[in-house]
Parts: sequence; C-alpha cells; structure tokens
Amino acid sequence: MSNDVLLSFVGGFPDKRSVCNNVCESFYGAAIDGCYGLLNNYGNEFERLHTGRKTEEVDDVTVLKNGVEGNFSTEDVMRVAGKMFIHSSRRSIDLSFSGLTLKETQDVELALLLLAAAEKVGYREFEWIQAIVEHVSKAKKVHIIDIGIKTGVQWTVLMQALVSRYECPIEILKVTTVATNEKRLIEGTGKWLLSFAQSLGLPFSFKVVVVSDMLDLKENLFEVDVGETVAVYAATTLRSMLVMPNRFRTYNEKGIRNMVAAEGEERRVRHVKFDVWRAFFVRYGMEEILHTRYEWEMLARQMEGNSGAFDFVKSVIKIHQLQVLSKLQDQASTRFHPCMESFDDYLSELNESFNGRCYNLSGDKIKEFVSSDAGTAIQRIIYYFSKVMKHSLPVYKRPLKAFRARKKSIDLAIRSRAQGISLMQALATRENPPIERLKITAMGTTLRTKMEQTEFTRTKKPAFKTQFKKQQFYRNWLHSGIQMQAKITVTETWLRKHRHLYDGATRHPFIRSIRDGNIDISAFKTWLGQDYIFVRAFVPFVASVLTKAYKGSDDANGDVEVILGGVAALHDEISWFKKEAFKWGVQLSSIVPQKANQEYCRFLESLISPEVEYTVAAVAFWAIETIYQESFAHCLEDDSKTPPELKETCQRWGNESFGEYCNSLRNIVDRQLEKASDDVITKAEATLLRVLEHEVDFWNMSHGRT
Ligand SMILES: Cc1ncc(CN)c(N)n1
Repeated sequence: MSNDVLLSFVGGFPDKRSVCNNVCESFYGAAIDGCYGLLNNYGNEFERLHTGRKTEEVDDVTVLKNGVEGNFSTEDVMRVAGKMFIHSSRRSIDLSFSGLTLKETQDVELALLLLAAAEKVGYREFEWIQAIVEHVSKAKKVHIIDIGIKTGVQWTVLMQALVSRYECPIEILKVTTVATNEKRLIEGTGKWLLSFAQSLGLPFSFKVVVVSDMLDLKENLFEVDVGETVAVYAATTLRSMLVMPNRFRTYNEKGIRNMVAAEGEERRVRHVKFDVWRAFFVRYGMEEILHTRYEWEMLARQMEGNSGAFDFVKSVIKIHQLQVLSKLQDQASTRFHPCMESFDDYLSELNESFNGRCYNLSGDKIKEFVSSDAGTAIQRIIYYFSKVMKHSLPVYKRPLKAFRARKKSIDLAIRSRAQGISLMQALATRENPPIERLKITAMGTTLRTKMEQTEFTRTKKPAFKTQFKKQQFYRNWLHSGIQMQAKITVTETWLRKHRHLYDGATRHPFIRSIRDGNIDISAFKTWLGQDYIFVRAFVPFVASVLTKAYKGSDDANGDVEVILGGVAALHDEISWFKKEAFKWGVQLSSIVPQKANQEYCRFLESLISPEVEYTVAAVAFWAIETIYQESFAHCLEDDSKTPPELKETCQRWGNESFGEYCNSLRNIVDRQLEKASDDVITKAEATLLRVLEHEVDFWNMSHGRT
C-alpha cells in the first residue's frame, strides 16, 4: 500500500470529523488504529474514494465483489463494511439490492458492527492512564515516555493521582515526548503541563526528544535515571504512523509475523493463546500494564459492579487480536496457523475469563455466541467483540470531552470526584479560552449524602480506587437528581488569565532575595520607609471600602465584619512599622515618597471616590492584601533561607490567619462579581491589573530599580 492510499484512508472520515471536531479526533484515530489491520488491504477502494475516481461505485456493492460470484472472502466483507462505515453518515447503502447473498449480507453487517464498536476505543486513553497509575503506585520517580503527546491532558489525571498519594509521596514526574514535527506545539503542551504541575505542587520535568524519523528512536535518547519507573505510552502513535506505512509496518506487522506466523529459527517468540497477544502488546510497551493486577484482577472486580470499563480495556486488546486473526486467516486461508489451532480453546478460555463477570455478555449469551455454529469462527468473534464493545462505558469520556470543549461555560453530569478534580484543574489551567464556569450535576438516589458531601477540592485520598467501588450505584443514581455546583470563580479565572503578571507581583526578585537570604538591607530599609507611607494612605482607602460595603452589600454575608477586621488591623500595622523603623534606624518622618509610591497612593485615592463601585474597590482591596500575603508566605516556606531578622516582617503578612483573611476577602469579591454587570466586571478586572502593576513597581522601587 502506498503512502497516498493510507493518507486517503485517514481522509476517509471527513463528515464525521467535521461534526465531531476535536472531540472525535482521538476517537476516529483509535478506530483507525483498531481497524487498520482489517482495512489496510482495501487500499484501492479507499483510494478511489479519496481521489474522487469512481466514487459513484460506492453504492454498487456488486462491483466490490469483483465479479467473483459465490466467493466473498473475509477481505471482501471488510472492504464493503469499511466503505459503508465511511459513508454511513452521508447515506445508507441498502444491501438487499447488492447482489449479496443473505449470508454475505450478514457478514457485512457483523463487520459493520465491529467498525462501529471500534469507534469507542478512542476513550481508552484515560483507562490506560489509570492503568499507569496502578502500575507506578510504589514508584517515587515516574518517567513517562509519551510517543506522540497531544494536548497532554491525560497526564493531568496522573498528576492528580500522584499528588494524592499518601503512602508513597512522589518525588518527581518526568514526561518525555517524541517529536518529529510540531515541536512548538509540543512545547506549548509542556508549558501548560508544567503550570498544571506547579498548581499541584508536583515536581515535574518535561522534555522533548526530536527525531527526524520514528525509526531513529533509540533508548539512549530518553534520559532515564536510576530508580525511575518508566512507562511508555503510545496512544496516538499508531494512528500517526498511518501516514507512514513503512513505520507502521515495522512496528506492527513484524511483531505479529514474528510472534504468530514465522517458523523455525525465524520464529523467535513462541506463545500461544493469550500469551500471543500479551507478547504482541510488549511491542507497544503495554504489556506490563495489561499484565498487572489492574487488568486481570482489579478490573475483574469492577465487572461485578457492572462497569463497562472492563469490556472497554479488553476490547482494545481484542480489536488488535482481530487484526491478527484476520491476517492469519488470510495467510492460512483454510485453517488457522498452528499456534492458533486451538482457536476454539481460545474462545472457551475467553468464555471462562468473561463468564459471570462480564455485564452484558455473561453466561448464556457468551455460550450462545461462542459455541454456536453460526458463521465462521472469525465472524463469531467479530460479533462477540463488537457486542462487548458496544456495552463499554468509558468513564472518562465526559471530562475529556469537556476539556476539549472550546466553551467558556461547561455543564456536565459527572460521576466521580476523581474526574471532577482532574477536570477542574485541567480547566483552571487551560489558557484558551479561559474557563468561566464549570457546573457539575450529580445524579442519584442512593448515596445521596455521600454525593452531597463530595467536595471538588484537592484530596489526600487516592481518588482512583474509590471511584470504581461506586460504580454499582451508577444505575441508581441516574433515577433522580441532586445538584452540586463547583464553580470556577471569576477571581480564579482572572488569576489564571493573568498568571504572568500575578507571578511577577508575588515572586518579585525583591521577595526572592529575602527568601534566598541575600537581600540588600538598604533595599529592605527603603521598602520599610516607603511602605509605611503607603499604609498610611491605605487606611482611608480601606475605610472607604468599609463604607461601600455597608451601603452596597446586603451584609447578609458579613462583608462589613471582615473589612472592619482589616481596618482594625491597620492600627496595629502602623505601630509595627514605627517599631520596625526604629529597630533598623529608619527615620520615618523624613521619608519622601518615591514616584512609584506616589502613583500607587494616587491610585488608591482615586478608588475612594463614591463613583467607584463597591465591587471594584473590593477587588483592589483583596488584590493588595493577597499579593503581600502570597509574597511573604513564599519567604516562610520550608526551603527558604530568609534571614532570621526578617522573619517577623514575613510573618506579619505571610502567616496563615492573614491568609484566611485574604480568602474571606476573595469570597466577598467573588460573591459580588457573581451578581455584577458586565461593565462592573470589566472595570474590576482592569483594576486588578492596575494593582498588579503598581505592586510590581513598588517592589522595583524598593529593590532600587526603576
Ligand atoms: C505596597 C503594599 N501592598 C500591599 C500591602 C499590604 N497591605 C502593603 N502594606 N503595601
């Protein structure tokens, strides 16, 4: 098959792609992966579709029989089904007029079922991440080699799980990805992941290995350190290799042939039954995961709770098995390859492994399929697995969809806390477009109290394990609804959006010099004197906010009390400045306010005006206090080297109760913003930006910079 043909194969899904946009990208990609082996022999037909030549013949299934009456091979079945599948969104093909016999028609229908079911495999990504989570549960240094990273959103799930681990705190997560092109895009992914990891406090590193060709990949390109647990993830690789058939073949076919087809010396791997497939998956770096408790034990347990996840992961394997089977059947034509002689054994082993555990296909139904004489073995297995896959319920479907949604406001039904948290964090760190609101609706009748208690906040509990225990309740949950809302607040959105500026204000070199213990004391004294002047100007401003709160808020939420506390604390603060100035020999009465300070004080004064809305003034107040809180708290972190004589200063703003006070201010602000007009929200955001700029200027001034 030529490159072009493969390209045209990818391009053969235009309608569905345009409908589903990004959400379906992996979906169809996976379908392509999964069906590749089944479809890759039908290049001529796909080529015709792609190039526009003979497209009219699509409906003419008899043509596809190549005129060989009564000799409709598996290949023919898959070719017709593949074509119908691609065109199914445009128009249906009525097989009754195709010249196919009833049996041939049934075969095509079965194959169509398989293709339709294969679509579902796209959501496997998250299942595999979950498997990785299990696999690295004892590892302190985790190194993910992601061959073909995309948005990277799947790693947020892993990050969340790693930081939630109690027993075995994670030391570092490394992600290395491979790029042949799109390096810039990948670096963007890396930046985003880094900021996500930072938001979780997770040590993280991201590296891109650039190769001009996938075949150049060598182990030593990945800087694997001693003690690292490495997981290789290649969710999208196969798909991308469709446009590079030689690569695909190298990865795919050699493995298959070697394991199941080669004989004598050539045959290096001798496995039978499941081992064949396990070995096959080693080629994709998946064996370890699929072998673990997760695959064979934990997932089996889930099945008792009627989870579709089990079917789902299995189905991924089975799809690939089908590829092999179809190849084998083609190669051996009348009988299966020696290693597959026990094909019926294989089926009955499958039967055993599913029996009693598989939700929809347990017991009689399995027996019915597996032991019936209907059709050929391959038809039975196609039918069997397509049914299995039909019932798969990929639990991460919605979060993934939601993350990729370009909307600013997302409303979705979600079923577990783990997903909720990951999604929230992923959304919170998403830059384009910044999320404004996430509304989560949980449905249920049983476990109502449990659901109501579910906080969508960071948790120390391993979220992934509990998630599946709950699955047995899903069906009940769906009967009636209770609502929970986990909002992304306006302030959160702003801080995300203006992260750079915010970090500039809270991690300024002046602050870092305190934290690193190399502060120039004269700079500190400058700051002390200037800030005393600032705080004096701050008093009337805070008083004006208090007045506005009294007039402007319904006070049901105690705004006035919180702000009054702030006013009262300023009295103490001014006394502290005097004492501290005395200690450092700073003559407060002779301090002349510098330009940056003057401008900041003027800005404060402008906010005192009654024309400035309470909400706008409150935003400024919250931001001013919070920037100091975050800055000085940074100097008190465990690894800081803040000089002892400056600790008290840092404590003043960096202490926890000041932090709580800032949180109360933030709640006030968010409540106000919630009901504010667009105009006020716009003004408030502009005010926040101005505060951030003034703060940076203030640090610059103290630090001796202009
Ligand atoms: C410049 C400045 N910004 C904020 C704070 C904290 N009230 C302060 N004292 N000085």
